[in-house]
Amino acid sequence: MSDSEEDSQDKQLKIVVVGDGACGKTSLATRFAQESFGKQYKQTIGLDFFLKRISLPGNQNVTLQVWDIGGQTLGGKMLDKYAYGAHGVLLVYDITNYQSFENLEDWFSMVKKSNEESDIQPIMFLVGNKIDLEHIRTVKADKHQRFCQENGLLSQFVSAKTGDSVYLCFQRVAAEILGIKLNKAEIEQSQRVVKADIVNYSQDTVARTVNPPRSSMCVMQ
Ligand SMILES: Nc1nc2c(ncn2[C@@H]2O[C@H](COP(=O)(O)OP(=O)(O)OP(=O)(O)O)[C@@H](O)[C@H]2O)c(=O)[nH]1
Repeated sequence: MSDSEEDSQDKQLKIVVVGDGACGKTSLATRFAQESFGKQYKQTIGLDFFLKRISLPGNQNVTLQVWDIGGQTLGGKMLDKYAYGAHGVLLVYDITNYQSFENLEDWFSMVKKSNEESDIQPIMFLVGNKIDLEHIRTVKADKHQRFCQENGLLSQFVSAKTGDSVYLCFQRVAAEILGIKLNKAEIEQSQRVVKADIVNYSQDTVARTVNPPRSSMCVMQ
C-alpha cells in the first residue's frame, strides 16, 4: 500500500457499549448506525457490531466500530476480552430503571479492570437513555452528575427512541478520543430535530373534534 493510500484510510475507533439488559444499548447503536428504532425487545446474546463513518471538524473522517455488549455478559468470562483495547466506553443505563443505574458500579469496575494492561485508557461517558420517558424518570439528574464527578466520566442524556442527542453522543466520544473540540454550533447541529409519533385520528374522532389538528406531525426542537 502506498503512503497516500494509507493516509486516505479512516482512523477506526473501538467504542464499547455496556450496561444492564434492556437499558437500550442495541437501540442506541442501531439509531446511530442505521437511523432506525424497534419497539420490540430482542436480547443481545454475546455481542453485536456496528460500523459507521462520521465527520468531525476540520474535515476529519473517522469510522466508529460500535461493540454492543449483551447485558447478560456482566460477570461472565468474555466481558474482559470484549472491553479490552476500547478507545471509548459508553456506560448506559435507563433513567426509568434505578437498578440499571446502581449496577453501573459493577460495569464500570469490570471495564476498568479489563483495560488495566492495555496501552490505551478509554474515554468513558455515562449515558442516561430513554429521556423521552422523563415523566417516569427514577434516577435524578443530580445522582447522574455525582456519579460522573466521582468517577471522572463525561455525561450525556439521550433517547434512542426519538434519536435525541444520539449522534451527538457518538460524535462527542470520537472528538474526545481524538482531542478535537466541538463548538456550540456543531453541538447544536448534531442534537437532531425530534419528530413526534404520527397520530392517526380516525374519521370519527376528527368529526367530533371542534378544532381538528391541522397537521398530524409536530416538530420539537
Ligand atoms: N421509550 C424508550 N424505549 C427504549 C429506548 N431505547 C430502548 N428502548 C426500548 O427498551 C427495550 C430494550 O432495548 P434494547 O436496545 O434491546 O436493550 P439492550 O440494552 O440492548 O438489552 P440487552 O440486549 O438485553 O443487553 C426495547 O423494547 C426498546 O424498544 C428509548 O430511548 N426510549
